[in-house]
Amino acid sequence: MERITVELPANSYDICIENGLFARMGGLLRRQTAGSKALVVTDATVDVLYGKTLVESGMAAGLQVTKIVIPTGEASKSLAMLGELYRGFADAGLTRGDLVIAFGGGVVGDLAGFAAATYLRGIPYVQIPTTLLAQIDSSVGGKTAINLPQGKNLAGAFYQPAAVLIDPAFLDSLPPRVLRDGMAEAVKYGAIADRDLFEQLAGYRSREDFLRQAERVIAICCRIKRDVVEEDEKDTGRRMILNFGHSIGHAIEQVYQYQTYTHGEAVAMGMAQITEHSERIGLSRPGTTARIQAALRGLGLPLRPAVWDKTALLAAMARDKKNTSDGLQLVVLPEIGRADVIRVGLDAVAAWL
Ligand SMILES: NC(=O)c1ccc[n+]([C@@H]2O[C@H](COP(=O)([O-])OP(=O)(O)OC[C@H]3O[C@@H](n4cnc5c(N)ncnc54)[C@H](O)[C@@H]3O)[C@@H](O)[C@H]2O)c1
Ligand SMILES: O=C(O)C(=O)C[C@@H](O)[C@H](O)[C@H](O)COP(=O)(O)O
Ligand SMILES: [Zn+2]
Repeated sequence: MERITVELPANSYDICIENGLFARMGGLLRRQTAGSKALVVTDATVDVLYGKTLVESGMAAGLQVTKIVIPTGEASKSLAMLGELYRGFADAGLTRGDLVIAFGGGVVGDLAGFAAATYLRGIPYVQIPTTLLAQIDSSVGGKTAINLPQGKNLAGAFYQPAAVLIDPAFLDSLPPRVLRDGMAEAVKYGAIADRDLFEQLAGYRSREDFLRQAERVIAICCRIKRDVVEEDEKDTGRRMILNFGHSIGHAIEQVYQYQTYTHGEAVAMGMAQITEHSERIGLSRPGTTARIQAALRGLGLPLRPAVWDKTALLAAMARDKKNTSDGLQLVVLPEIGRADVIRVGLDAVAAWL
């Protein structure tokens, strides 16, 4: 088993990565809590595939396990669904000594993590991520959130999990589009911090090609994220590089009402568009855009939304969490493998868009 420790002032935790880990999940969970109860939050799709096995495994390890199943999809990252979780936590009689288990993709992780952060002012939770995106990104680092009608991830908390338990074998059942979403965030890691990883990802041409290497790629990405989060847990500086492609990406998701494009697709378009702009104004080495766009295209990811609604995109970007009173902060690549954060006034962004 690969064990990557995230060391933070208030609480440190392990990311455990191993093919086949799911088979002994109950025992691993039992070690995470001195309490008697564990409540699994999952979505309808993951529940059908793996829900029963997880509950039985937890029970066999001596935990009293209950489960809340939320509808599949981004719409579940809502205030209404958060309320449903609070109700379920109360009905289950959870105490601060018990355990919440976020079992699914980034939607489940962000929502269940935020509920765990706030119910009783904080219950320990474990992430068992089942999508590539969740295994390399959303389960690590403690960003939890729901969307508001006004924008993406606008209500949330920094709340670190007690552990992240990753079985790459979950990826075998992922639909191609969901696997591609994870590839977009993997390309992000390569683009901001690891040129070799970027080139390796750009070279994958088949699903099998990638899945054979998945365990290693997941570990590389988790180590990059660990290093960044240890340096800047609360996103006041260096951590913003993990937002490469997200200022525009989140705006695209919102403008299309989370229906047309997934998070991974929107981030891919965000990376493609910001790099085109930064190269044009001399902030990225010539050829960076061509390289980024070729890699994304090769993986089947989009480069630009069908309709570029400048006014709506600008309004959404104006609510980005990285903004200050001076304007927006955007992440750009001086070259592939390195990222900088630049400050840009709203007028300049309007002119660019
Ligand atoms: N907190 C963070 O740091 C962070 C980082 C990146 C993304 N995010 C958030 O994550 C969300 C996107 O996550 P996602 O891409 O995992 O989407 P998702 O959670 O919606 O999962 C995508 C789809 O895959 C299905 N699924 C999950 N595991 C499966 C499996 N093993 N086999 C078959 N199907 C499976 C789900 O049911 C769903 O239909 C967005 O809301 C995004 O904002 C958060
Ligand atoms: O962990 C981070 O920091 C990230 O920015 C990772 C992103 O991939 C992720 O989508 C995150 O949820 C975006 O955060 P936000 O602060 O822009 O909502
Ligand atoms: Zn993201």
